Amino acid sequence: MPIKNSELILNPDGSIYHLNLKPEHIADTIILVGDQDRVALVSKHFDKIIFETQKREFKTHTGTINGKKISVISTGIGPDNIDIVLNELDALANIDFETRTIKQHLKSLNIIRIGTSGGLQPDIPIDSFVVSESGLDLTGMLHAYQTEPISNQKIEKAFIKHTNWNANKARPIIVDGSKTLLSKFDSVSTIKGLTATANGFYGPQGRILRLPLMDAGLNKKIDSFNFEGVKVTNFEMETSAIYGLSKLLGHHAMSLNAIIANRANGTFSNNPRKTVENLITYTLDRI
Ligand SMILES: O=P(O)(O)O[C@H]1O[C@H](CO)[C@@H](O)[C@H]1O
Ligand SMILES: O=c1cc[nH]c(=O)[nH]1
Repeated sequence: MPIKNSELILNPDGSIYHLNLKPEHIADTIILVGDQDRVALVSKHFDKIIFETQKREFKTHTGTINGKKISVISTGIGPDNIDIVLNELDALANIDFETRTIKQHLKSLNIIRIGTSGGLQPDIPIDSFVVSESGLDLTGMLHAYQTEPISNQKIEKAFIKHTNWNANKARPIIVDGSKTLLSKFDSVSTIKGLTATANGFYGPQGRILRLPLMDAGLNKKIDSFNFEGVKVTNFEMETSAIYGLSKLLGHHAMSLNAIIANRANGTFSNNPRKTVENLITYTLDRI
């Protein structure tokens, strides 16, 4: 049965609804960045750019690096955007747009996030790089899908108990990144971690400007969680959503995060752009 026009939405030129891309416009290796201005910071290292487009916050440059085809796409902020980007990337790879049917031979993309993040533990220095072994989803977005096979129930239960997780909030889910990509990007220059993904920057990450928090002690409980040596290293807004949808759709994903804030020490990077540029170089050297 063909997928209906209201579900698989194509623009008049045949490109997919939000990303504005046709299947031939993407590489099998895709770098995701949050900020649309970061796309050019990545693609300036390409040998050449062969395709570029933008719709809303979703900007794409596809080119080659040392002869290998590569795409960089901005996702904007948050798990709701990741739902759009991952579903549309998978459609570009695995759905035939002519017949509107799922292809017989499915492709696995390599999806690598280069993001910014706040460190949670005092010993995660500003301007360091965290490579996310797993993502701790606090956003609820993944609950729209059948997540049981990809979650890690034992550690999730321990986290819920340790933090006395409020029943009005979405149940946390822990999803692993790709082990193959982890071995490529983890090194003596990085810190391996469990990355918490929040559905907001302020209250959902325990920040107070004017509004009091529902649970002012939550960040301390997250910081002190320790499951057989596994601690929550950092907070950002996309990793677990990328890991969850990639696992469900059969893609390989890894998230690398430039630590620009340290929440335990209350400090912020003097030059976040430089740290992000360093992480881009680090990542591209290993692709
Ligand atoms: O710098 P990016 O990749 O956008 O990542 C982080 O920065 C944004 C918040 O400032 C969120 O998207 C968070 O995940
Ligand atoms: O603290 C931080 C820093 C960057 N991005 C986040 O989501 N949180």
